[in-house]
Amino acid sequence: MTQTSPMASPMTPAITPAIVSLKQASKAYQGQQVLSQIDLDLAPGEVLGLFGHNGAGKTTMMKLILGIMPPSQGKVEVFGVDPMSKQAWLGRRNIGYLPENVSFYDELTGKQVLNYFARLKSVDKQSVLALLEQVGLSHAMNRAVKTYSKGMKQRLGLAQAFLGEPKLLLLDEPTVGLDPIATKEFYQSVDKLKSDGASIILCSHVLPGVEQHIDRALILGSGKVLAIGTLAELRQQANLPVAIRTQGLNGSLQQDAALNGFMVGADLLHVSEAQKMAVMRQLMSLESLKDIQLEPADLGCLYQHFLSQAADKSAAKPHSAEERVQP
Ligand SMILES: Nc1ncnc2c1ncn2[C@@H]1O[C@H](COP(=O)(O)OP(=O)(O)OP(=O)(O)O)[C@@H](O)[C@H]1O
Repeated sequence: MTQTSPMASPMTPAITPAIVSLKQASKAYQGQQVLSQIDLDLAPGEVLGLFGHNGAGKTTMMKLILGIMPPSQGKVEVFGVDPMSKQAWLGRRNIGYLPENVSFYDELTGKQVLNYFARLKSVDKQSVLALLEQVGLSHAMNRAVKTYSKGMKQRLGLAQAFLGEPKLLLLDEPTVGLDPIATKEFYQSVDKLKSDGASIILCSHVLPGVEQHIDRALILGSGKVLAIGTLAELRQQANLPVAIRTQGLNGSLQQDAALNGFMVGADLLHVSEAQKMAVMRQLMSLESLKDIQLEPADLGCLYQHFLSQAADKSAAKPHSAEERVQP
């Protein structure tokens, strides 16, 4: 007879506590609201892309999670505790942070800088050399940081954030200054950290290339969550058209009464998700069709959509009495 552990019944799936939890978290600076009622649960091993225009509140959100400052309202928990509490001190070793603008002691060498951070984080010095290798800085590790290029400083910043195999990584504009190869290597490191169980919040203005490395995207606009979800969920919410590119039809699309209403170019159609399959079947029935490519809305299009939707809503709102007064 098989025995079922009382701890792991198949009927009661284990509830994994969130690594980061924000509940109705808001932040104001000198009375000016910059984050409003943010709700977020970040699961272990989850990679969240945090996107928003300049001043949307991304760095502020990271500062709340790091425990640099408290929310004005609402609650923030990291590893189950308030990140500003004494209990959170030890947990900080499990957090890696890459600030938006990295700056180091210029007179120290890259290796000395990392050794210094390794001591602060009580991380074994052995891992310093491996990390320098991982970010491609071994050849320059004995040179003063003041001789490093912008991209090299950014790589050193990443090595610093990766120290001690953190369980939570907050990366603010991690690919700024990186060349295409270093960017690719950076995303490989993200994938590896994720597969080792780390949770990551990755904030970026460079949208192409990010989508295959994130589980969910959070789009912030003027301190508010405009959208959050997997790309599939965001596509469903946005209901943007899917682009279908065809080859070989040589003008026959125009003559097809069922298809020509979807045409936006000679070999290009835009269809809604709901119509996609019917249009595809119709296209496949055309003998001259040589090739077909389906392009769903990418992260850039989704970002634009949610931002302009928010702008339209705000333009449609009646203005307050103060705003209506003409000088
Ligand atoms: N210490 C501060 N005092 C007053 N206002 C601040 C302070 N820090 C940030 N702000 C304001 O809060 C808002 C959000 O800033 P934040 O740095 O979080 O934006 P961001 O989304 O990270 O922007 P960016 O993409 O430009 O880095 C901005 O309007 C900014 O001017």
